[in-house]
Amino acid sequence: MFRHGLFLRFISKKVFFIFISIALIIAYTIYATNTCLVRSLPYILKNDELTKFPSALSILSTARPESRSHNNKATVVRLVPLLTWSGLAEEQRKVEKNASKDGAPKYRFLRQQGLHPVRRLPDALVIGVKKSGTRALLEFIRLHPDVRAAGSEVHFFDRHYSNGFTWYRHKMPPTLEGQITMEKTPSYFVTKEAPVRVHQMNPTTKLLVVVRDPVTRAISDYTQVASKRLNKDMKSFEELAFVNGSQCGIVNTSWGPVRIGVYARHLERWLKYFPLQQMLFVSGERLVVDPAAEMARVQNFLGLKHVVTEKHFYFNATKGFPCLMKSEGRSTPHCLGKTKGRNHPHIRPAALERLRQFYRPFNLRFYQMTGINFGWS
Ligand SMILES: Nc1ncnc2c1ncn2[C@@H]1O[C@H](COP(=O)(O)OS(=O)(=O)O)[C@@H](OP(=O)(O)O)[C@H]1O
Repeated sequence: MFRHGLFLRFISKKVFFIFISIALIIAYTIYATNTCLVRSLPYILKNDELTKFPSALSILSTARPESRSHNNKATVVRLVPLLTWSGLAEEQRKVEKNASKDGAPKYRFLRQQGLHPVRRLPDALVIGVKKSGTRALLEFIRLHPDVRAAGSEVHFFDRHYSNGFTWYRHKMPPTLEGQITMEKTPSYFVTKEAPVRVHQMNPTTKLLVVVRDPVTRAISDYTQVASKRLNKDMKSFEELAFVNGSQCGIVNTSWGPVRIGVYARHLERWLKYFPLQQMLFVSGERLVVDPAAEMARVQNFLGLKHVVTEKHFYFNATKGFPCLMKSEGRSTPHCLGKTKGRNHPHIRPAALERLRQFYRPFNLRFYQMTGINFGWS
């Protein structure tokens, strides 16, 4: 009994020492590996430009730039956790903000790889229709790595045509061979000169047209104008949509928001220059209820792999619209801005019905021309 107890004490002492030794060896190995890894990083990366590239930055120190000098013996190196997606995007934003577009580190990085992004005229245009979901379409398609798009509306074919194609090309983002360059300006669809001008630029340009029930579209258009005139007097929708403001009378076809919705008329002009197969009609309504399905059509049309799928979207109940899990510029879930998805004013049912009546024959004609029934009542 006594001998047995002594034996156990001897064993547990031995086990204790073995345990402590192993722990010390492990601790030292981890310390040595980390120190070696961090010290050697600048040499592994060698190129200073590369160290600015965010993916490489993920394991660099957060020390201030002046203390990051490779030759400085007193280099302060702190181990930081790998950058999260949002951290990466934040770094990318900071780097891009401080660099001119052509000289942005990501392009310099690509050039080092022997790739040369250059600014090209667009291969595909979102030509309209205003207030139908054109921004949503552009934001969704630019999630695709093979698509690069101008962020804001360029208005080349309507307002700035006299500036010439070189000016236009410089408004485009640099792209690599094989990437699609895109731009969206919804007013092109209703600009008389736009079809011939786009054709002159490139007769094979792919054209995307987002369309929405013309009655809702007109109200959305009106809401936008009203929102910009907050404190000023503004006539009611009915007063503007009908001649002399009569609710059940004559529709005011000279009022822009009404005229834009006569899609068949505008389409006729485009069809004089472009075959129907070169145009894709995207349903603004489906873009809201089933964005992934509509984006599948868009990717087919552009000859792209289906990269933008259900997993990129979630429905935001507060916004009442599909929003993005992440995008080109942001890695966190986010929705389109406040100017998209505004509350519409109440319009009297009789006025709505009169407008529907007005649009019905034009809508039918549009369905025939496109071969798609958009289901507007
Ligand atoms: N995902 C998502 N989020 C927010 N809004 C969305 C979305 N998808 C489509 N829409 C609809 O887009 C309408 C604005 O259309 P456009 O982007 O073409 O407007 S604009 O012509 O560029 O001003 C906007 O119109 P309003 O609702 O009248 O504001 C929306 O209904």
